[in-house]
Amino acid sequence: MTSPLPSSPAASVLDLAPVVPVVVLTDATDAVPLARALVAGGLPAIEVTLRTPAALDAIRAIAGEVPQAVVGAGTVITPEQVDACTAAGARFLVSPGWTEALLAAMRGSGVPFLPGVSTTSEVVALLERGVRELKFFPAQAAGGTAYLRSLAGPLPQARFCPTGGIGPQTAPDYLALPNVGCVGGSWMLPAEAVAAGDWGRIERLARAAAGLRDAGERCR
Ligand SMILES: O=C(O)C(=O)C[C@H](O)[C@H](O)COP(=O)(O)O
Repeated sequence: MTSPLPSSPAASVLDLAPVVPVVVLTDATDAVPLARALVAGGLPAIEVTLRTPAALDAIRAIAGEVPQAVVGAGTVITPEQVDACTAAGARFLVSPGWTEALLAAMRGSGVPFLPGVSTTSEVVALLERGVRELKFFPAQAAGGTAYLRSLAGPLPQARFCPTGGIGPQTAPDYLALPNVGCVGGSWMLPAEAVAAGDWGRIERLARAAAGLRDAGERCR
């Protein structure tokens, strides 16, 4: 299949793909077949979270063996992790939060990044620092689509990747918002399917998720 993604570094994480799967892997040998299933289903931008010791090996494997994927790192919470992720081949970086030190390291990485925010003041603080593209986390718990819609009035220059508690029923509502570029989520990666190596099921769930942008556009 052909990938809609640019081969050069993307300027923005938000424009890579409408839905970004958030992956937690305990066994790095699952990374390549999992990534191939996501790509085949139409979800080529893949966020591998640093929640497990297998994460860096998983990023390295996907970067080396699945050229149609754009692999990034999630749960990046220290400056040291930034270097480790880009050395492993991560092409974007995502954090559930931010600090000044983390922001400086992400800026210096040379790859697009999304610091995480959940309040209006954090959005203002990051705009003040020249960062307009943000993860909104935990999206459902922090106010969901109503919160993001409210931010679009006073702060239209901020754009978001909401993540956390989003599923196939709610993703189209987020994607229909003017300040949402993409959504993140793990709903297309049920833990039991990963454990069983049921890549066919994951590909089917990915294909359904990849079609949700159109559902969002119909709601606009
Ligand atoms: O690991 C991180 O860096 C996070 O910020 C958390 C994840 O983005 C969410 O846990 C994914 O959301 P779910 O779709 O609810 O599983």
